Amino acid sequence: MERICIVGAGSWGTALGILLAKSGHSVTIWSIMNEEVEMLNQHREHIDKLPGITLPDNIMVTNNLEEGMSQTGIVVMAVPSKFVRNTAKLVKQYIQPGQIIVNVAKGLEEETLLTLAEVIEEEMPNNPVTVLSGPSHAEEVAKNIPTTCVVGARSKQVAEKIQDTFMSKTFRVYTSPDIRGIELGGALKNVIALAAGISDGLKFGDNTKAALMTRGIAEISRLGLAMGASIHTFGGLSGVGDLIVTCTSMHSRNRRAGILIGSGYTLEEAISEVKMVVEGVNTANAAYKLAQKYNIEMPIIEQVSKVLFENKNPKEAVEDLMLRDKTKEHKEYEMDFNKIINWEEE
Ligand SMILES: NC(=O)c1ccc[n+]([C@@H]2O[C@H](COP(=O)([O-])OP(=O)(O)OC[C@H]3O[C@@H](n4cnc5c(N)ncnc54)[C@H](O)[C@@H]3O)[C@@H](O)[C@H]2O)c1
Ligand SMILES: O=P(O)(O)OC[C@H](O)CO
Repeated sequence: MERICIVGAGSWGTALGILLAKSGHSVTIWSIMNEEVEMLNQHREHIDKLPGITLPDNIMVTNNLEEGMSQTGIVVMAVPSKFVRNTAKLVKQYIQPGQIIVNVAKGLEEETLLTLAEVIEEEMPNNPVTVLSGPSHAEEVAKNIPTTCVVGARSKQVAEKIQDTFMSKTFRVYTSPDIRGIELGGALKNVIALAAGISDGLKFGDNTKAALMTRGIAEISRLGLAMGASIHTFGGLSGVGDLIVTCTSMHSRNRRAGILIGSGYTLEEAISEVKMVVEGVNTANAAYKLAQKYNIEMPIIEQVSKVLFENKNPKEAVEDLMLRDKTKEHKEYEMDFNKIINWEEE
């Protein structure tokens, strides 16, 4: 059994703490927010974010990071993307050689456009940094609903250690060396989920959502390939798997924010109504900049950015997407299709 420190006591940090404690690991959850620590210790339940789910006895909750991290083998970073660098700077003060870091946040650093594991690696270059991602809403994981994820790591041995630690009869974990692909899929699907929510808010139908999801993963894969990830990762759990759950579930904070925006709320009103982090908002901005940097066409992400930050009418954004220049379905993989029939040779 492992000793594990979870850094961040939001819905995801708390749900993972519950999952790991139920498997018999000894878990400490740390939060920077004193009132959150007090609430968790007093009620043994995250009354705001996971109501009705009791913390097992082998979870300790603290606001003392040094105490929380001492003698642990694994440190799980579960804070929203905008707090990752500063939190990593705090963690760095107490990190010990050999402690494995698992990033479970999904986003990009807006200023640098780095993925979050890259940010953590910059701060703690001497510790193995891994990522755990996939279709996994906290509300379901905390209730032992069967869930699958993938862990990405540079070393197979480290990946397998994290796989063994998290695996349970309700949580199945796969391994992969494609850390960057896993992180890009997990971050960028949140922007597409905002679009899917906006479509639902506009009372469009299943056809529209399927179109956004399919063309969305095409955009994500294009950027991912340009950034050195494997195409296969985007067809996996952290790619299309997470895209499906986030675009279709009422648990999704991104989809819920999108529904509100599509029904006429402002961005600020939508964010404050959802109450938990809506990662797709910051990621939309970063993704749009990455698309420009790598010269990749990402029309859905571009339109979502315009709706969020330039007050563009969502209906107009949809019309602009529908009336883009006509094109082939997989024009970037034309060579593969030429093996079936080469139209140019007709
Ligand atoms: N909730 C999910 O189902 C889920 C699933 C997979 C991944 N994630 C990812 O995990 C990350 C956290 O999501 P969440 O849903 O737990 O968010 P949340 O909004 O529920 O929690 C935010 C938590 O961050 C901590 N925090 C707040 N301010 C802080 C600060 N200044 N510095 C450090 N920590 C601070 C607090 O513990 C707070 O409860 C996000 O990147 C999200 O995309 C969430
Ligand atoms: O609730 P969301 O939209 O932040 O998504 C949470 C997770 O990423 C789902 O896997």
